[in-house]
Formats: sequence, structure tokens, C-alpha cells
Amino acid sequence: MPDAARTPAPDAPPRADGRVVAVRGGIVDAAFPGEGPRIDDLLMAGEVPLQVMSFVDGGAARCIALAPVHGLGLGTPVRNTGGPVAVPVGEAVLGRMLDVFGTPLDGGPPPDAADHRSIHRAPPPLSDRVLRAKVLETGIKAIDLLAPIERGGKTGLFGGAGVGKTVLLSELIHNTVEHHHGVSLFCGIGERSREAEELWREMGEAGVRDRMVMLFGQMNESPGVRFLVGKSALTMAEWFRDDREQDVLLLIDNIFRYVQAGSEVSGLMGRMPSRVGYQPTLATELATLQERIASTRKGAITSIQAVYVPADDFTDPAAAHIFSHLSASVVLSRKRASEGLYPAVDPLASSSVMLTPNVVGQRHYDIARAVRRTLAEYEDLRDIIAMLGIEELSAHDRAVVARARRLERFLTQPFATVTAATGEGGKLVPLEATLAGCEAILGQTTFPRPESDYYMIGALPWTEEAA
Ligand SMILES: Nc1ncnc2c1ncn2[C@@H]1O[C@H](COP(=O)(O)OP(=O)(O)OP(=O)(O)O)[C@@H](O)[C@H]1O
Repeated sequence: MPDAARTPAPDAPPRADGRVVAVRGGIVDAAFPGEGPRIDDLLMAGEVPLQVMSFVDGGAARCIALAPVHGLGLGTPVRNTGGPVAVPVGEAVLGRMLDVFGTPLDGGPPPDAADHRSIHRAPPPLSDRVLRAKVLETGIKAIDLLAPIERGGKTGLFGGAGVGKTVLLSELIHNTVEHHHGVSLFCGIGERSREAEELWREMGEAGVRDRMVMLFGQMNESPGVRFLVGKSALTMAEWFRDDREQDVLLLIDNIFRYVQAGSEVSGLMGRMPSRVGYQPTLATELATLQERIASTRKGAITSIQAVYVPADDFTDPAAAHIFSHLSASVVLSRKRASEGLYPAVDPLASSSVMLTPNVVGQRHYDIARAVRRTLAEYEDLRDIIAMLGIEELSAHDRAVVARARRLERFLTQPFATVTAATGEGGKLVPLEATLAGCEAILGQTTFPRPESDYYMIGALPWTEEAA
């Protein structure tokens, strides 16, 4: 059924009222005397919005509550709005902080939007999609060198708890939103509300709020809200792409929380869990969202998604499924974070489909490979060093270690978003300076400068002697 037909007309005749017949946690069953609602319809049980998820034996609609269910009881009247959850779309949402329904969280009036659209939409057909193979430069050395972000593609920032995903995402927003021609959309799913408020303030201070929309369904919200807020954000992004033919930068913190909300919903619905306790529908649920994040002839949606990795286990089914949708993966490592090597990008585990000679050029490709090789050799030597000491290494291996340790430090970088904590200003490094710096270190055979000189700097401030 086309989406337009599913969007409720404001003057649609009210459908027959139903009644609540069961309430279990966030799940509500509603029975209707005559023609009942359809899947995805939005119902109102008193003040509590419900979305129809399935039908139980006997015909009652099984719904997920999109607000706390306090006050609901058996017999509470249920009204069918006649359409699915719909959000305001258009210029009116720019500069606003909204929730899953497009209701303001910023204290302002509701967005004055001419149009509302269903949040359940099909992805664009394959024939409309385009591949651009262009890189989005971020000014972050480790990312631009080893896992270049694709314009119009999807990038994941993977990491366990507290390794710096949110900090890295904020820095990427800081570095890219200002230069991005088009609009930016930030979608917060299941994270802390405090971080949301900080980001809102920072965006105001940076003066980019009027080109940005922020949507939040944070950790204090019901699983239904966290499950749907990503779709609300995409519906708004699609309007800018399709109706305005603009490029959109879509930032999601944290896509794992979407999977987790789906798993909570599934559990509440009484579905049997699958691998590692996840919902049996994990792959389809993730695909419904990820497939919509697509670039078409009209405009590109570039998305950067933070991905929480439970217990640092990268084989976790949620992490593995998310990974399969991405064109670039920036993996953050706990070991690097513990050594203070921020951003804690793991140079060997991070990757991007952009890192080929055809896209980034032969020189960049060769330097990235040489950096990886040097760091991999150092990894292999670490055990020997731990057991026998560095003195036992050959002169060649000792030079590899010296180069690798300087490269590791050169790939750290002070961030503008953690200035207050570190006492330093942020440093944006052009790709050319990153390449030149790595090339210089790779070419070194003597090492007159101590490793610490390379730590938390921007571009190399001196000319390296390649003697
Ligand atoms: N680039 C950085 N420079 C300096 N410190 C950093 C950097 N990245 C992270 N940190 C430190 O690590 C802490 C945790 O970072 P952050 O909140 O981004 O982690 P996270 O992976 O998003 O965690 P969570 O999963 O709990 O949301 C920060 O408060 C900061 O102290």
C-alpha cells in the first residue's frame, strides 16, 4: 500500500472504539468490535500512544506502548487514528530538537510543517541508487588514513563501553557539519539524555543549529520509542533527499540500541529468542532501517553510526550484522584507550571500501599499507620483547619497533570536543599532512627525536631527516 494512503487524513472519520483487554509491561492488547486496526496503525489508549505489532488469537491487536502505561487498565477505551505514526517533514523541523513523534523537546512550539509522513517507508529501489566513490575528509588522521569515510555511504564507529565512541562522533560532527553543504540530522537512540543536552548546546554555540535536526529517544524512554525513533529520523532525512534534492549527513548514537530495543519489544511480545538471546527478526529489522539509508540520484545520505559492542565481543550477532551494512568500519580498541592513545582507533581492525588505489590514489594506498604492515610487525614482535627484551632484536626489527611506536603516537590527536578535559585545543589535520607525516616516519632509519614528541600533535611540525 502506498505511504500516502497510510497517512491519516486530519478529517478521517473516527473508527469504531476498542477496549484494552490486557496490559503486560509495555505491551497492550486491544479488542475492537467491528473492523479492527491494521499492522503499524497508531492507536490511542487514553493518552498513551500504541503501535499495532501483531494480532493474537481471537483477533485482538497486540500493541507496543510508546509511553509509560501508567493509568491503563482493562476496559480503557482505545481509539484508532486510522494511520501509522507520522512525523512532520520539511524545512520547519530544521533547528529543532524533537522526539519520535516530532514533538518539540526544546521548549518551542510544534514545528509548523505543511506535511506529515508515515515513518514506515520502503527503501528506494535498487535502480535509483548511485555509488559515488568519494571520500569525506574528516581532519582526523587515523580515520582519513586507514578507514576513509565514504560520501553517501555508511560508516560505523565500533567499540565497547567507554572507549570513546561518543567523543569521536562528537568530533566528527564538529569537523564535518560546518563544512557540509546540506542538512545534518542527529538521531540519539537509547543513550544518556545529558549527552543529548550537551550536544544541543554545542551545536548552538557552533552556530550550525539552523541546518540541523536533532531527534531523541533516549535510555529513559520505552523500548517502543527507542525502536521507532530511527525511522522517524530517516523519514525526515528522506524528505530533504527526495523533495529538496539535498545531501544529508545522518549521525546515529547508538545503532546498537535500536537492535536492543527490538530485542526488548520481541521479548515483551513473547517471541522465542534466537542466538545469544537476540530477537529472531534481528537481520530483517536492521535491514529495514539500514536499507533506507541510501544515496539516490537526487541526493546522498552519508551516515555515521556509533555501534556499542557488548562485552568487547566483535562476534556478537548485533555487531556482526551491523558491520555487514557498512562501507567503512572504525574499530576502537580498549587496549589503545588504556594506553592513552586517543582516538583509540585500531589500525589493523579498521577498514574501508574506499581504501583502494582507484579511489584514494596510489600514494595514499601505499602509505596506508606500509603503516599497517609496520604496526602488524610490531604486534608480532611484542611477545618477543616482553619475554627477551628489546635488546635481543635484530637492528632491522628494532627500527621497525621505533617506527611503529612513532606512527602509533603520530596517529593520536587532540580533539576540540575534549578540550576542557585535556587542556589542549583540537587540531584538524588535512589529509596531505597526515600522508606526509606518515611517509616521513616510515622513511626514518635513525630516530633522533623521542617518541613523546609525536604524541598528541597535529601535523609534523618539523621536517624529518630521512638519513
Ligand atoms: N579522543 C579522546 N581524547 C581524550 N579522551 C578521550 C577521547 N575519547 C575518549 N576519551 C575519554 O574516554 C571517556 C569515554 O568516552 P565516550 O563517552 O566517548 O565513550 P563511549 O564509547 O561513548 O562510552 P559509552 O559506551 O559508555 O557511551 C571520555 O569521557 C574521555 O575521558
